[in-house]
Amino acid sequence: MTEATPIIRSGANEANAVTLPARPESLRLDPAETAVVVIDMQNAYASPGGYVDTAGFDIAGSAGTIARIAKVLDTARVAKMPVVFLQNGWDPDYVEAGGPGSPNWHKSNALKTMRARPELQGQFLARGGWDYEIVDALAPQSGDIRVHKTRYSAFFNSQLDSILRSRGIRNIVFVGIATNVCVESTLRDGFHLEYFGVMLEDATHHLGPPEMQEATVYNVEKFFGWVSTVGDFCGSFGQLPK
Ligand SMILES: NC(=O)N/C=C\C(=O)O
Repeated sequence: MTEATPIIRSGANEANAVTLPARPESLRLDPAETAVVVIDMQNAYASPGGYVDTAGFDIAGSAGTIARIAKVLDTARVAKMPVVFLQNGWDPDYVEAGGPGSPNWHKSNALKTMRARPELQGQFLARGGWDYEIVDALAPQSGDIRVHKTRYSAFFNSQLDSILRSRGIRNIVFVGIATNVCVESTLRDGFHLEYFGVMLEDATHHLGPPEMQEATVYNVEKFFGWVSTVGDFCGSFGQLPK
């Protein structure tokens, strides 16, 4: 006899909750307490000619990721769940990026690539530029929320926590790029802030070798949250009365 998958309840209002199949346990989630957080779906991370493509990372999978995120957002908007877009970057003078006294100055591959190739200076992740903008296929719609961030974790030095708390959000569904950098950093910080984090594994894309995607999926499933899929998210939340 197989055991039924346990279900985790995040304190949901049972009258409105839906069951989202997830690993290691399914979740009962109230859509009124659940937001979709879209991490950094900017030209920098998902478009040919953007920062990560120019810096030599493989972005071949990003087109599929964009298409699957679009499905998630369609479902979320119909279910009246907040959709929050994060945008990573800095002011055009890169003051917010930090100077040599900041580890970010030394580790950011955008800053390193621009220092190595001065003809690219000013091109990557600067607010107001093409690289910083959300990809056209996922353009935010009226009612969506945009949040700026300057470091990998979307909770660090940003408005994200207060935006979510003020709306009564307890659960965050994560999609975006990169699985192993900004998605994982944000989901981990969310865990420490008492948010239930669910990563839709096929609506995220990693930077680096394929093992990086597997490593984050393992970390999330084992330590920090839950892992689900676009099909299961759309199947569960798509069945709500319109
Ligand atoms: N959005 C991200 O995961 N970013 C990763 C690296 C970077 O911004 O340099």
